[in-house]
Amino acid sequence: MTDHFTFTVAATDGPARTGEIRMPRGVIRTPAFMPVGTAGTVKAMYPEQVKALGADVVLGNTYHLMLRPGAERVARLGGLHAMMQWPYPILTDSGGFQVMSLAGLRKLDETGVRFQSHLDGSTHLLSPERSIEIQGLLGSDIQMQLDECVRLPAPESAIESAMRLSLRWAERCRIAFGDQPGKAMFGIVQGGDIPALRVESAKALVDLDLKGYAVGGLAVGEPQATMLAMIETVEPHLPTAKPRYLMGVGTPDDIVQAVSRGIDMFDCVMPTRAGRHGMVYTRHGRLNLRNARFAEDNTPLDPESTCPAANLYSKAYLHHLVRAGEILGMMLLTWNNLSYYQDLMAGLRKAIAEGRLQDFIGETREGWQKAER
Ligand SMILES: Nc1nc2c(CCNCC3CCCC3)c3[nH]c(NCCc4ccccc4)nc3cc2c(=O)[nH]1
Repeated sequence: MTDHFTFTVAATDGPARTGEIRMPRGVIRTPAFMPVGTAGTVKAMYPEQVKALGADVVLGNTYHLMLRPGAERVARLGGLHAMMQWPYPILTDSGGFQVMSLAGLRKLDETGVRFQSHLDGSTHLLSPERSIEIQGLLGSDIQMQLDECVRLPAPESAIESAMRLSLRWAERCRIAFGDQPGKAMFGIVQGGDIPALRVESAKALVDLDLKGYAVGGLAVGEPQATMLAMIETVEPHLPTAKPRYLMGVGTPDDIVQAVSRGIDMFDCVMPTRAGRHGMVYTRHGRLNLRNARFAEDNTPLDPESTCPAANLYSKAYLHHLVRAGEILGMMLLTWNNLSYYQDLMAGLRKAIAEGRLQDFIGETREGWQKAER
């Protein structure tokens, strides 16, 4: 293992790349899907299971963990890796996005975001400096800058002011982060659905010479076409030698489309959240196992899958568990969904290495048509 942070591109296929990020705690194979472990756990999964599926890195969150159990407490207990028994890389979001979607009473100004906890109403300030401090206390390997993400559609003035504030906060986060070998701080490109603002944001962040660049402010209500257009706008202005992370994305189709446009890292609550609500992702598309049509379907989700949740249990049994609200139902569907997402990423990495990405995408999208019918 290395004592620092390196990103190597092993092969490309058009704008798409496959490679690896090497860090002291492990290697992240890209394109990578990062399961979300909001409150220090990938819900309904054991860490060993998450690793066995092929996940090299999981996400934690400043907002949730600062409120409960508290950043200083996590540090006193030895950090997030020790607590959750995940010795591999952890990426933490900076918390701003969650404050704007979860917290009560919130006031955003140059200093940061003041908000009330959605748990007990206590008031907190999340500044760029405090966000980086919290991520450090958690022991995070890849830390995200604090930013302001605007939901779309939005007035250009709101998008512009959020983009510029995020740039000022990026600078403050870079100073607060300092020089931590083996760890990384990523900037987040903002600019909404306005190409000129996107380019300005990307260029300014690249000038800060950060270890990686996230594309934020997307998957916030805009059509997929808009999201893809913004990726195409930003990509040429990001260094090829550094990882690109598309935040909060997404469905399997979003992911394959974004990989083909040069994105290396993804996170999304979709596979885990959907699993808890009876939705499964398979090579044949998405199925809602609550549907009565599965009540006597004695076939497994996917006999070709290596995951027991997909190749062993019948749809009828999974349907029963979901209808009955059984805990095992959440466990098995989450297991299936994360397994499918990791298999998709492995397929993408292999296809790029073999120079057949478009063929792979074609075959994969054809397979999804079966179930939706
Ligand atoms: N800092 C920051 N974070 C963003 C996030 C959160 C990414 N996951 C964080 C994890 C850490 C813990 C929680 C999540 C986003 N998530 C989405 N879309 C999610 C869309 C979605 C919503 C519900 C279900 C599925 C998809 N867009 C995002 C944009 C930004 C952004 O600009 N800045």
